[in-house]
Amino acid sequence: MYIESSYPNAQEILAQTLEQAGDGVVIVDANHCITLFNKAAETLWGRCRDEVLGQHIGQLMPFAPLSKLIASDGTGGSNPVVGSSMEVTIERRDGATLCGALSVSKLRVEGAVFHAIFIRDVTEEARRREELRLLSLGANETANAVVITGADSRIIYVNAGFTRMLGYELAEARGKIPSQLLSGQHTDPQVIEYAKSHVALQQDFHVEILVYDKQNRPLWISAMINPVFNDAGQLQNMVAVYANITHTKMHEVLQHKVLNAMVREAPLLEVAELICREVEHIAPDVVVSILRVDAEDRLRPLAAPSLPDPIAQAIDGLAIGPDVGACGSAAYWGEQVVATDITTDPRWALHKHLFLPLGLVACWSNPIKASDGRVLGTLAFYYRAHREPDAFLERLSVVCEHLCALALERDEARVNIRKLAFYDVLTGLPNRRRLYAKATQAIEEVMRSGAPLAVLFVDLDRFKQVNDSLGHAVGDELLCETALRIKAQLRECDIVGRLSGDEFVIVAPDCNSHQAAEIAERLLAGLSRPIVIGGVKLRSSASIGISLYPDSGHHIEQLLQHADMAMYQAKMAGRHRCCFFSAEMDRQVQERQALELALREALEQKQLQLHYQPQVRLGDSRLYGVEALARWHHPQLGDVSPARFVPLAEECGLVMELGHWALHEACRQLAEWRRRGLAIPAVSVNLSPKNFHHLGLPRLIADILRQHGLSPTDLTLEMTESVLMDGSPETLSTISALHEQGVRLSIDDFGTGYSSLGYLHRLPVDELKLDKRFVHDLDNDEAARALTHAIIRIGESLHLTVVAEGVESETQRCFLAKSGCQVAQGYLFARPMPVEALERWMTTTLACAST
Ligand SMILES: Nc1nc2c(ncn2[C@@H]2O[C@H](COP(=O)(O)O[C@H]3[C@@H](O)[C@H](n4cnc5c(=O)[nH]c(N)nc54)O[C@@H]3COP(=O)(O)O)[C@@H](O)[C@H]2O)c(=O)[nH]1
Repeated sequence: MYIESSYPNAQEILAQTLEQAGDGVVIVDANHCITLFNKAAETLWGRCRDEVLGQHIGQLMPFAPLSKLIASDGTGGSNPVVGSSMEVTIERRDGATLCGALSVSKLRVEGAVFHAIFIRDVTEEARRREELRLLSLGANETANAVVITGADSRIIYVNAGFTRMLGYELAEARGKIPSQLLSGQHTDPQVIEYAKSHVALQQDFHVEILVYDKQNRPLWISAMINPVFNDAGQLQNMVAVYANITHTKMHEVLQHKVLNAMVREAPLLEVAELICREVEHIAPDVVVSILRVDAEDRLRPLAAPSLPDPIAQAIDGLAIGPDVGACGSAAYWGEQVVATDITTDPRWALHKHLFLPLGLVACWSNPIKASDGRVLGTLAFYYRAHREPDAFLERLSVVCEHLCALALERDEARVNIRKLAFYDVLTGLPNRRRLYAKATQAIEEVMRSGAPLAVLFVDLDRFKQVNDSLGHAVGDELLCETALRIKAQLRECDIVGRLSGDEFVIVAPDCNSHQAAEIAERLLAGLSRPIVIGGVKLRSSASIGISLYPDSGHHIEQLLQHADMAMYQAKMAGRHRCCFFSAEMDRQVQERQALELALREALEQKQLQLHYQPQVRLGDSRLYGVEALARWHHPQLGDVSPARFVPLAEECGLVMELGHWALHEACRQLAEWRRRGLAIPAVSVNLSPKNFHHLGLPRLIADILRQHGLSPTDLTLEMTESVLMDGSPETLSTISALHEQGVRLSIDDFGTGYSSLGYLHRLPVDELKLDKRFVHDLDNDEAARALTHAIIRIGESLHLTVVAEGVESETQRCFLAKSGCQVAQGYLFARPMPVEALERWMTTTLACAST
């Protein structure tokens, strides 16, 4: 601006001009003190000029580097602009801040230097600029792709996210239609059609679609498309935001679907097929197969929904190996195997003919590994192009491998749990639960068809002895071998299971009594063949009980119970045989059960009694002792013979109680007689073999004798030969302890059992009881006489007292006496009697005999 200096009001014109200027003007002197502060400056800072004139400029703009700017300029000519426009923050008096665009000019007036500061309020402009910057950040720095198309659907803008996601720069994309630019081989045309229809309707919409980037790599995007209309309501633009959901698809969708299937207990094959189908959906150029590696390292197809069945059939059972296709090799090496061209790959020599006709030319297979590193199977991707795995498919494969591993391990665990729940761990045979289920099914089938069915209950003979004497490991091996031998004799349709211990059950459908007997014969023969275990040759045998559907029962519980009864019968009949269930057997069992109950009550309620039978010295007719014999009179059943209830007590576990009761009662009675002056030298008590297994027996007897003030020699324990023969360490130790205590031991029924003379020599026996059958036959059987004679001689030589049982006649008594037998008992002298009768006998008969 130029003002004629001669013009008288030039100063005034200048001052008013500055005062009315739209921008703030502040002039500072050489000391940077404010000398002019125009109206606009007052408005800008919210301060009046009186406040600021003469003040240092720094007070107005504490944050602006203004002083430096002014000071740095020492040279400028007339009115040079020393600071180009810069933006500064203006702090208003009321605390608000504004943004000002500032420029500084240097002035020289009459030799003095001034600076004029021009400042304009650009707050709104700065705000808009910042908004734009942030908008641009939002558009370009997001991972999402933003595409804006015009009303003609052609791209007019793409953000940097689009370039990053899909590879195309704005220049490349501009003018193109997005669906054309991004579609590829497996883009779903239906989704494109759906999108187009919405564009035509000018509606917003959302799609998930497989597209291809500039490198032709597939990726899944989720596209949200919104129309933008102008003020006249006409479509101006479509704004689309694409999110890359490839990984979400893989991780969330795939995992979600597969895990969901597992949660609802879908079978393994279903889960495997789901994985294949989902992968083929996510990556449509891939054909997927999943194989499992079985316990014998053989490939077993699980799923390959896009491959024809003959391929699965050809692969099924192939042993894994270093050159067995991609899968066999991947399973063998435990590593990824890539075959980019199966035509030439040597590993494919034997199998390429299956794949090439389908256009599948490349394959890569990855091992599916368990958490402990075992190879459980393989996951193979097949392609129609010679290609290597890319990052996308690598990632997809990893996700699937984990899912497959989870499914396979889960299935493995399920199989194991099932095995534990339904199979016997030792033999691998179905357990009771499984056997019942399968048998019930089989019975239902024969019920429909009207066919017969047999249930065979197999129990090994003397298995306990094997276990006790040779140890449980040998026992276990015997059971496993038994299971194998039983299976070897059966048909495919027969069901065999192990109930417990040495009990096996066979359910044979369509099997009549004749066929069942044949099976039993084969089993008896098979199971009696010697077995060598740990160098020891074992001879085992079994007893078999058979029940038949429908005659012996209509459901498995009943059939089993009856087969069990028949088996028991087979045992009773001498073992190593089979026995059919019969109604009579059932009756006996019912009766036996009732008797067992009654015996328990009798023992509890002290309903048993002891009768005593005298034993007489043949030399001088003096009393040698009395034998205590149990008697049971039941209110309803009447007298029950010990020959019946003693074995029953043995079978049902009451024999300990019976033995202890007899010992207590006999000793109590002997003590009582002694107190009353009846000279009874000793009492004999019968004990069962099981009583001698009890290591506490010597202690118990010592206590009883002490309790009644008796000495050990007052008591004789009668045992059968089987006690001595069982050879168990417990029995031998009990017998030795009793002998050391001084209790006398007698062998009952001598001559009828094993009659091994060896044990007589070794064991501390005091007495032999010549069995009454020999005595009975003395009158008319030379052999009986000879044997009796021999037994008496054995007794003599070993210094054992021989007591002849069952002496009923004078002839027998004479023969025995002449033969040197010391003691006799039998009806000739007296029957077993209740206490009072014995006492009478003592005072009458015995007294007569001694006189
Ligand atoms: N473990 C236990 N076993 C016992 C007990 N009480 C008895 N028994 C055993 O039961 C079997 C049968 O006994 P029982 O019916 O009492 O028969 C005995 C005698 O009555 C009978 N006997 C005696 N003299 C004669 C005779 O001259 N002729 C003849 N026909 N029978 C006679 O013999 C049986 C005695 O046998 P034994 O014991 O072998 O000496 C029997 O095996 C008893 O042992 C008990 O408490 N516990």
